[in-house]
Amino acid sequence: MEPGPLGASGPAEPGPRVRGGCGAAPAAPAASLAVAAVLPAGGSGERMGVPTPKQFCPVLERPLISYTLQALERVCWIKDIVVSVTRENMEAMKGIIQKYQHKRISLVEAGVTRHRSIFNGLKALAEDQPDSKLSKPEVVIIHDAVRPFVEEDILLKVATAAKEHGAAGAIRPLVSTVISPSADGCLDHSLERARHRASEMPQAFLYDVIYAAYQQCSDYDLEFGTECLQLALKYCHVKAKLVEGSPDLWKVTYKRDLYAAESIIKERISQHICIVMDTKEDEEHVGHHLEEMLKNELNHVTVTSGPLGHAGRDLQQIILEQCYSFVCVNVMTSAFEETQKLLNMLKESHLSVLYPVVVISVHFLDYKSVHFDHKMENLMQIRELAKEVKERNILLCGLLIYYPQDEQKLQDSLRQGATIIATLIKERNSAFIGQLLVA
Ligand SMILES: Nc1ccn([C@@H]2O[C@H](COP(=O)(O)OP(=O)(O)OP(=O)(O)O)[C@@H](O)[C@H]2O)c(=O)n1
Ligand SMILES: O=C(CO)[C@H](O)[C@H](O)COP(=O)(O)O
Repeated sequence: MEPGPLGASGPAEPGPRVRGGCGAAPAAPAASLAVAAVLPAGGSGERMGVPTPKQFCPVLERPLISYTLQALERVCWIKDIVVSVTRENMEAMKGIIQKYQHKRISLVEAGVTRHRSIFNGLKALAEDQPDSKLSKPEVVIIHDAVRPFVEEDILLKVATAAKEHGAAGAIRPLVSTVISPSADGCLDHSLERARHRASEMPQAFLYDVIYAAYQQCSDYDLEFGTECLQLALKYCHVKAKLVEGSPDLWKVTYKRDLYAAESIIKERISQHICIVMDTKEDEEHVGHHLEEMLKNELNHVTVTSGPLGHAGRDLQQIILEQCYSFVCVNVMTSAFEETQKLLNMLKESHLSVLYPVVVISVHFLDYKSVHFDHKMENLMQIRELAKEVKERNILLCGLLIYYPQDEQKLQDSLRQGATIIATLIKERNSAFIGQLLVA
């Protein structure tokens, strides 16, 4: 069967990004260079050992492939992204594109091997495709759907090198030495590790080079080959330029890789915290003491603070800059007015479409002025509030900090509170949704 593009494409409105917008970091290649990408996503993920193909496995409740698409679509000079998906997963893939608002995506049917899936993607970009909205690119980037952390700078490096050399690919130093066993299971010889490299993705090619290579290659290549750069060398005599890649380019293969991917994402989205206070800036404000302690807990984390509406910089701006962690410090009021206002703004912003947003509503318990039972009665509303916003991927939990008159005891409570806040932000554990923790 000649697979054609099946024509799914995301809505125009872009979702939030972890870093930068389209083309925010490195300069785009010459405007005249037409670049497209092909993502093979038709594997079954046998080595992962779970029934769901790994590209559809959830990471922070979002399928892994959505992170890879996000990484590619934020690069505005990549005009089209063709994804090869098996027929049985086609509807699921369309659902992912719709739900996470991915753009510039076309779907083609995958083949039974990775090389065949890539070839199907390349065919969809060929000149002679009837009714196709795709056009033949000068350079095509090939990237595995299960390598979610590809950055714009490496995409730019391989695309630029492909334009000059015909082919280019990312490499990494070998972690282990490669050895060759003999038929009897003994060591035949070992390779000198320093002279070899691991071939990773992304790779890029002049479209005409890689398409010609796939057209000429043998069934054996299509069945057992694992290296596109090798096809370009063998069939088109093009020697690929090798480009040093980052450690995060590794391919999600085993179950533990999903945990590693989740940790990396959690770390990235916890780098900026916004503290919203319910009073104007005041050095003696208990919220500021809490902020100082939080900064001690979370090294290298940017903390922005201020009252809602004019939080030093406008909260809308902080949301636009993709801050996914909010601490709402309520000193003046005993209930959730301020937290509710913040939640409303977050709901309107659609910030939580791609990543879970953590909101910690902080309250203080001063036995002298408020009765414990009364305070608790008010605060138990958090359960209902949390339930409502959970549907929007906002993880709300509460923290009640004991506010004694004794200065030393107050410092201890604040320190404990800061530790709890830091843990909730770093872990993003949904078990704490709607819980009221006490420091
Ligand atoms: N017939 C296939 C086989 C693989 N792939 C894709 O090629 C990429 C890299 O392949 P690999 O890690 O080997 O994926 P799987 O084949 O799914 O994994 P396994 O070998 O463990 O079964 C993945 O995005 C995978 O979905 C594909 O598009 N079509
Ligand atoms: O790294 C790569 C290219 O060099 C490929 O991702 C890798 O070769 C895919 O192979 P497999 O499907 O056997 O895991």
